[in-house]
Parts: sequence; structure tokens; C-alpha cells
Amino acid sequence: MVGPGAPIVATMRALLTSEPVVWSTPLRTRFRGLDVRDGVLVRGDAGWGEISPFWDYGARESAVWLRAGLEAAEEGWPAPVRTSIPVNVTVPAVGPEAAARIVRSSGGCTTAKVKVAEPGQSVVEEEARLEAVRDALGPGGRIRIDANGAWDVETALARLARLDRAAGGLEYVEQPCPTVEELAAVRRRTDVPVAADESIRRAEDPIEVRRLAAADIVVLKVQPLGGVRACLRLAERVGLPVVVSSALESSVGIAAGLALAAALPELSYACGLATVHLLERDTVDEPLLPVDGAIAVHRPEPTERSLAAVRASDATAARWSERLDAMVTAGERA
Ligand SMILES: O=C(O)CCC(=O)C1=CC=C[C@@H](O)[C@@H]1C(=O)O
Ligand SMILES: [Mg+2]
Repeated sequence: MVGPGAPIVATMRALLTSEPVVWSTPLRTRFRGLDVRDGVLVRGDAGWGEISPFWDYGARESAVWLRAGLEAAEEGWPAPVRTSIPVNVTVPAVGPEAAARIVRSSGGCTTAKVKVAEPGQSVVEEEARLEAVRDALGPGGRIRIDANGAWDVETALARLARLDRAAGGLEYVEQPCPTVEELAAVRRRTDVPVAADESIRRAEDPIEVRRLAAADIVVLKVQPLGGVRACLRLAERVGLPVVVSSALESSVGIAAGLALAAALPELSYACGLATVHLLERDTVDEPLLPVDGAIAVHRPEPTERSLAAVRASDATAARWSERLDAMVTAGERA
């Protein structure tokens, strides 16, 4: 992982004195073990940037997220080559009725990404979720699943056979196993394409995925990878098709994901950027949600009113203030 460089650290200090806004909202559905999402917004000459590393990320890893927020606020993003980004609906590890409802109210998405391998759930529950999603999408829809690295190779192969059948065909499986070597082993033994997520965003060397032929597709997330430009460079080096996905940000952070998806020279898969519906409240008045299965590339501005609706408690604000300090310090040391 690369840390922020020296010039960025100076900018950071300057920005952090300009009153970051700390926001917080409950989630509508528990996701990634979370019931609440919170973070910081900073404003610079180029607009608003979001800094919202998950709480289980340490200061050094979070310093990379900080750099993405500063890029948004201070520099802005490279010119777009498209104006609209096709997106998937994200289906958390919910029961079949809720899964179908989420797909039907997704704003016209024809691709669904379904969470599997939730602790405590059985493969039978996963099959029921996938069957319900297929029914709701119809035969022309695409279904991808995300196991967040929960399986070993043999479990992955056994689950993929069953889940591929239940889904009526899988577009791909995201991060079936934790390591790059295991991803490569799964890929050699299944026809279901493999996408790398954690093996890119939490790896010491993301290019390992390419070197070991471990994936057909890479998932890129702007904040954990340090910004739109860093992701564009990585996409070029890794040389595989890209799916831009969110880190469950508010619309300010999602706008950076849209900017990346809009600037990539090629984009052949729907992106995982339709996650604002998972949040009960948003940092802008008009959230970045899909219409006809796509989100228009733009950058909504928070307003006084929208920020008042998500303003965090004093206790949460104090925790973030301490955390930002730790991130800056970790960034300076990197
Ligand atoms: O890709 C999507 O459809 C939405 C984003 C998403 O699934 C995730 C966002 C943030 C944290 C992750 O656990 C999760 C993922 O693993 O891809
Ligand atoms: Mg993932």
C-alpha cells in the first residue's frame, strides 16, 4: 500500500483546519456487519471530498482513503469519456422476499450483486436468495455473487456449482477465497469467471493478481486505493476488465466512483455504485441513485440543509477528529 506523499501531507493539514463535516446515518439493512455508516466530508477548491474508512481499518490503511478525499476536494478528477454508468443492484444477505423487493425497486438495474457466505447462513438460504433474485430480474438479467474471501478452495468449488445452478448462471464470483493463490486455484477449476476485490484493495502488491492469473476481472474502489488517478494507473498496470465499486459511501464518495468509471478507457461491466439506497439518509439532497439501471455522471453538492440532516453527534465527531489526526500522522510516516 502506498501512503500519501509529502506535498499531500501539507494540504491535509491545511484542509483539516477548515472544519471537516462529520456525518452519520443508520443503514436500512445490516451490511458488512454494519448498522451505521459515518465519515467526514472536506471541502476544497475543487469541491467536496469524502473520507470514510471503516472503523476496523487502522490509521495507516485509512491514510490512503484520506488521500482520495483530498484529491476530490483539491484537484478534482480527469475528464470523463462517458456520461452514464450502468450499475448493479447490491443485494445484502437477506431472505428471498426482501431480496426480490430490493431488485424490483432498484431503479431498473438488470445486473444484481448478491452477498453470500454470511456467517451463520446455510447454502440453502443462499440458493433461495439467488432463485428469488433470478425471478425478479428475469432470464435476461445478470447475477454476480460476492463471498468476501470466506471460502477455502474446495468449499468455493462446491458452492459455485450449486449457486450457479440456483442463479440460472453466474456472471462472476467476487473474491471467493482470501488469498491470491486460492483465487488462481479456483479459477483453474471452474467456468465461473473470478473477480478480485480484497486481493486488490487490501494487498501489498495488487499486480500479483495478474502475475498469478488469479482473476478475470478486478474490482476497484476509489477510497481504499487512494483516489481516481491512482485507480486509473492501477487499471492500466493490471490490464484486466474493471468493475468500479463503492465502499458504501454517501453520494459525495459515490461521485468519485462515478468519476473513475467515467474516465476508464473501457468499461464493459455494470459497476457496484448503486449503494446509497442502503443508507437511511444521505449527505446531499438528490442522492446518486440509478434510473433505468444507470447513474448519470455528475457531482451533487451538499447543502446546509442536507448536511444538517446527517450531522453526527458530538461524540462521533470527536472520535473522527482523533482518527483524522492519526491518519495524517500515519500518512506523514508512510
Ligand atoms: O459492489 C457492490 O455492489 C457494492 C459495494 C460492496 O459490495 C461493498 C462495499 C463496501 C465493502 C464491501 O464489504 C463490499 C464488497 O466487498 O464489495
Ligand atoms: Mg467485494
